[in-house]
Amino acid sequence: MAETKSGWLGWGRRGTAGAAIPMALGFENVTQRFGAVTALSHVSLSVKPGEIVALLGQSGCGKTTLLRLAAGVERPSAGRVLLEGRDVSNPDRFIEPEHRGVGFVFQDYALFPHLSVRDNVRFGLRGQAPAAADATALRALGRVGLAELADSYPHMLSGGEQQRVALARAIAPRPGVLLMDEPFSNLDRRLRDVVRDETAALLEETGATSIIVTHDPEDAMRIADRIVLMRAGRIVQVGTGEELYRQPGSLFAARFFCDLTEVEGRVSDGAVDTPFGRFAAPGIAEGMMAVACIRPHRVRIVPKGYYLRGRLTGRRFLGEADHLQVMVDGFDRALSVRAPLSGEIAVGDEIGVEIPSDEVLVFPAADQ
Ligand SMILES: Nc1ncnc2c1ncn2[C@@H]1O[C@H](COP(=O)(O)OP(=O)(O)OP(=O)(O)O)[C@@H](O)[C@H]1O
Repeated sequence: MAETKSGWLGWGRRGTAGAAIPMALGFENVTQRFGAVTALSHVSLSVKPGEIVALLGQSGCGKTTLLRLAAGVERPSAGRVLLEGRDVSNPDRFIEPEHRGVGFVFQDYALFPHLSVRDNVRFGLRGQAPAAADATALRALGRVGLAELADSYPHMLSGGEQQRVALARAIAPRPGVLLMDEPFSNLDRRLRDVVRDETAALLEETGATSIIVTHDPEDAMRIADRIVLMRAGRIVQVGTGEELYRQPGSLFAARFFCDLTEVEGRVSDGAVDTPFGRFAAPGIAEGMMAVACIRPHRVRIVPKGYYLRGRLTGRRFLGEADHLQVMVDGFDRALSVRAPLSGEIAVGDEIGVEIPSDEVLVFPAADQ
């Protein structure tokens, strides 16, 4: 996906996006069914004015449906959607999308192909006098660094530029709530980091309450104040990126944020025995099976003779650290490790492996 003349670093000057009056957004016990499919089940969530929240989860878990309910393009089967505390989803007093003060960036950007970039952005400003709408559109385009492409058409733009036009169109009317559906998923990796950081700056500048749908934990951690982790139509955990990463509430949440080596064992005297050691299993009943989860970057490679006996069976250079495969006595699969490796150790060598016990997460095996 090549970038064209405006370049991928060409966003406009920070601080020039118009500020919005952020709105509080709430979902109260929302359920959404499509025929036999229950896309959302009893979802409740409050988003504070100006907060940036990421809806994170695998494909089909209901993220887009929640976004569409907030926008008003979908009506809930049960429960309420609240804007500034006011029920906007009641069938008798339903507020249509165009009257909600909500901006939407669609996954495929949904630009109108027959309209110029300028007219795409002006589309959301139909209430303004033509000269004022034009000035507002150009200012929004300037903020995303695309004023010079105002008279181009969407097919003439790269993917990254189209994303910026979609963003300019969404912020131009200064919405109190901004909803973005997988805004970075169509961008290549090189472009993605810049766009993500610029978008984060832009969201903060507008002050709008923002919800971003993503399946990428890194997107969520980099951009959001709070992450809402979803699974099969339900919210499984809400917290900051650090909280979800450090204290995942379930095996599902832990797996979502990290590649783990998992090892099962039975709980006795409050701990689980594994080939890697004995780890505390708080809250898991005696005799139950538990899963101990070892994170790759928490394992330390030490000289042979210290801690666990292991053998290095694979090594891939990744830049700052190596990705290592280590066989540990008593365990039939390779332990996945991310660590810098000293030049003296080679594949095939015997090594020592240290796994700090307070870094190991333990969950009930039934929790999968
Ligand atoms: N209009 C619809 N009619 C029928 N089923 C639907 C409709 N919209 C969504 N669904 C179903 O509801 C479930 C949740 O879909 P949704 O698009 O909200 O998930 P998602 O988490 O956003 O997934 P993705 O990341 O793939 O977009 C899925 O099983 C989907 O097939």
